[in-house]
Amino acid sequence: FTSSGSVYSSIHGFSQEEIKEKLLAFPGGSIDLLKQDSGIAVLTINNPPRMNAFSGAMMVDLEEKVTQLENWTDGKGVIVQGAAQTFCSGSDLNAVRAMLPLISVALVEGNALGGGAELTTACDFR
Ligand SMILES: C[C@@H](C(=O)O)C(=O)SCCNC(=O)CCNC(=O)[C@H](O)C(C)(C)COP(=O)(O)OP(=O)(O)OC[C@H]1O[C@@H](n2cnc3c(N)ncnc32)[C@H](O)[C@@H]1OP(=O)(O)O
Repeated sequence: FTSSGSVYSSIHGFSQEEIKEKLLAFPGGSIDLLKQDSGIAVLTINNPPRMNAFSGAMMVDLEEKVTQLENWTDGKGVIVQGAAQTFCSGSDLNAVRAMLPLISVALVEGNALGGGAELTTACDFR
């Protein structure tokens, strides 16, 4: 997190705006947010032609929708779902191939629990 509270850090010296610009070079799909009167929101990962893979534009969209949810004072909960009977196939592999500065491998010996498990999933290979 940066001092402004953004999820975008200045990775590789890029500013938040530069990272957004790079992500927006990979369009397609959307993240749809429906805030219901009940206080329950529904967030839909919507990119059926690619099995709801996350394009760069969808990552930017997700950050905006999460900010909206954080500021929703009447909100109680959020359901995350995928459109068209599939949940999500991860990052759009076309964008991953184009943006990856290097390949990361989690060499997991012994336990990888909680945040440790999440760290392994943040790597390209385990
Ligand atoms: C962040 C990073 C990480 O690992 O940490 C990631 O998330 S890397 C991404 C990790 N995700 C993956 O490796 C999933 C790769 N996809 C698959 O294994 C498969 O597509 C399934 C999701 C199991 C669905 O198989 P199924 O035979 O039902 O359909 P299909 O393979 O014909 O897929 C339908 C269309 O969606 C596209 N498609 C599916 N997953 C995609 C993805 N992640 N990125 C870009 N396009 C994708 C296919 O290329 C195909 O496009 P066309 O119709 O044009 O041929």
